[in-house]
Amino acid sequence: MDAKSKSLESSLTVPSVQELSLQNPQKVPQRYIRDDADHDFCTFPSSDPSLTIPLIDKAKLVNTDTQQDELHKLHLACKHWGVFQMLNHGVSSVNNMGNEVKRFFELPLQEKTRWAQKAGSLEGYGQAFVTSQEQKLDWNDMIFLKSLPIQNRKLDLWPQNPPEFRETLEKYSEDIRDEAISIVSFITLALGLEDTKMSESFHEGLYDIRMNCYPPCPEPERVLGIIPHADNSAITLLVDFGDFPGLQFLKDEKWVSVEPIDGAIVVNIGHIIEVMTNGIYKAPEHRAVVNKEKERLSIVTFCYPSPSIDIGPVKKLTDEGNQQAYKNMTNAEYFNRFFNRKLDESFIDSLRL
Ligand SMILES: O=C(O)CCC(=O)C(=O)O
Ligand SMILES: [Fe+2]
Repeated sequence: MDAKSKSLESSLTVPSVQELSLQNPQKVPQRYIRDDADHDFCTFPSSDPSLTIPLIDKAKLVNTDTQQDELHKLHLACKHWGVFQMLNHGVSSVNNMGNEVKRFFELPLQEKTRWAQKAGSLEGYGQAFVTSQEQKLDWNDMIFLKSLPIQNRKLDLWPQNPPEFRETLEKYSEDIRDEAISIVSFITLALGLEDTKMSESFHEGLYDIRMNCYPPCPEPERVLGIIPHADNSAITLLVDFGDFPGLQFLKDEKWVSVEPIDGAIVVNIGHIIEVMTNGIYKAPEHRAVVNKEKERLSIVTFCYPSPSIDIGPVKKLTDEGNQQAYKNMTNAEYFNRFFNRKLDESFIDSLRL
């Protein structure tokens, strides 16, 4: 991997994995093979109750009779896992969005590349964080779009085929923003903070959407759909359209699969909430694995607070004798650090004091 510091705000063009998969090769090209020494493909059965991603019920969070118990569960989920599946959420456009993304990835390659990434930007149809020809590649194709605020949209990269795609994405972005605001306000309550500025800042927040397609792979145990990473968001809301476990989170050095639940959203903590909570909640490492026969789609929204707020530990959490563990940064500094980070060094470590 190229360790030189360079801007990661753009990515080299790489072949479409869907096309590769359609050619039905017996073997995967060397560029996708991960034989890293530290690479452990071992997964653990999620039938073990202590190794199941926690479930949080939104209906219980909004009901005053059950709220306290559910907030406590939420606190434990965020503290010990950094991820949970939210049941009974309010995002009504999930299935419509899923159908549009499915239709988009079913289009011929030539049609999809009408919305291909352009030099110097991560947005559009393509791949992220590929900075050298030697770098190993993930077994996935994606389209990445900034969806909110509206003035950040680059509509020339928003697919017009399938015809309902844009309109559905507009509705989905708004639904997801409302859900994110509500989740952050419950997270602040779970932390024992009065729900003030933290969740308010998500009204004017940034919402970037990455739609992933993980095609079937002839040698699934030798590749990764997405390499282990933690998200740079505040929170990430992921909808899984696969019918097999593809997403995995690292918990006590073991990879734990997320069982897809129809009607649930996977919510994980990102680096911004880790910094704001002074490390009480941590951004978990996660990755995606792929399947020999089946394709999997996911829609991932990275939610960020308003760019006008600084990023640093919430004062109340460092007042009570807890030492401040992370730097205070402006929003611009945070992103500048992220896009100029070294790919072989821990980003979150660089934010520690
Ligand atoms: O699609 C998935 O299961 C994981 C995607 C992910 O972690 C990401 O896009 O950051
Ligand atoms: Fe992620």
